[in-house]
Amino acid sequence: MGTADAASKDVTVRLAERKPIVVFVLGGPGSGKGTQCANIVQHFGYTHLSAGDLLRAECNSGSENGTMIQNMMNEGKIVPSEVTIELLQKAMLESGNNKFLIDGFPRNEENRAAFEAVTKIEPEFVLFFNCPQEEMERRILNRNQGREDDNIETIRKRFKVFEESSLPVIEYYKARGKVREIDAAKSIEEVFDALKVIFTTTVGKVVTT
Ligand SMILES: Nc1ncnc2c1ncn2[C@@H]1O[C@H](COP(=O)(O)OP(=O)(O)O)[C@@H](O)[C@H]1O
Ligand SMILES: Nc1ccn([C@@H]2O[C@H](COP(=O)(O)OP(=O)(O)O)[C@@H](O)[C@H]2O)c(=O)n1
Ligand SMILES: [Mg+2]
Repeated sequence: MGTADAASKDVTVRLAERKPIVVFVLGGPGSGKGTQCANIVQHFGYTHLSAGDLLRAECNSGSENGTMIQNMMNEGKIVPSEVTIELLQKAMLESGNNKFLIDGFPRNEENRAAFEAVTKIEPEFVLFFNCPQEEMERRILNRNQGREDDNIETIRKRFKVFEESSLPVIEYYKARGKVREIDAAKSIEEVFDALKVIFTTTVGKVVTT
């Protein structure tokens, strides 16, 4: 085993010892995932890990993968799983917490299968922020976070990737009874009210058989 493999194994083992509780937060670009994750963190003690934010930070850190990541993000493409999973695992360990909202991941079948194979972590459940495309487009164009990929041309590419690659992941979890769907077109307050119900009734419930 090479040193890189050994290090990654070590991270995986140390993470597993913590018995992490993971909720995947999925939905199209601009559906409000990041906004609501911040709310959930405040009320329910989760650590929020946005795959997109971690990838942007990796670009800004001047890492050797930086240019590749930036080019892919500017095209709305999904970065190879090994890169994103390593960032997620590192952030999970460093947080010291064991409850995580993983936002914007898994975004395709490769993400999903690789995360499961590497970490052996099954999500508690999967939140799906369902929002019409026109509304998501409006929100992104008003987001003003200075993101290079928030331009109309890249936004359209991201919508296509969402439909072709990310929706099948949501279907995968739907078939396994794991999806909690939210009407994300509602106001920020109304969406959070719906999330509060989900988090107070589903999480940490003891299942007796
Ligand atoms: N329910 C909502 N109604 C209107 N605007 C919203 C709502 N939720 C989020 N926004 C705004 O829409 C933009 C995109 O939200 P964000 O949380 O970044 O979405 P995502 O992480 O899914 O791309 C932000 O400017 C945010 O303030
Ligand atoms: N699992 C992921 C998540 C994001 N990304 C990249 O990061 C970009 C921005 O993701 P994001 O989650 O910050 O975007 P929003 O859904 O918040 O608009 C995506 O369009 C992809 O290029 C990825 O490659 N793999
Ligand atoms: Mg986001």
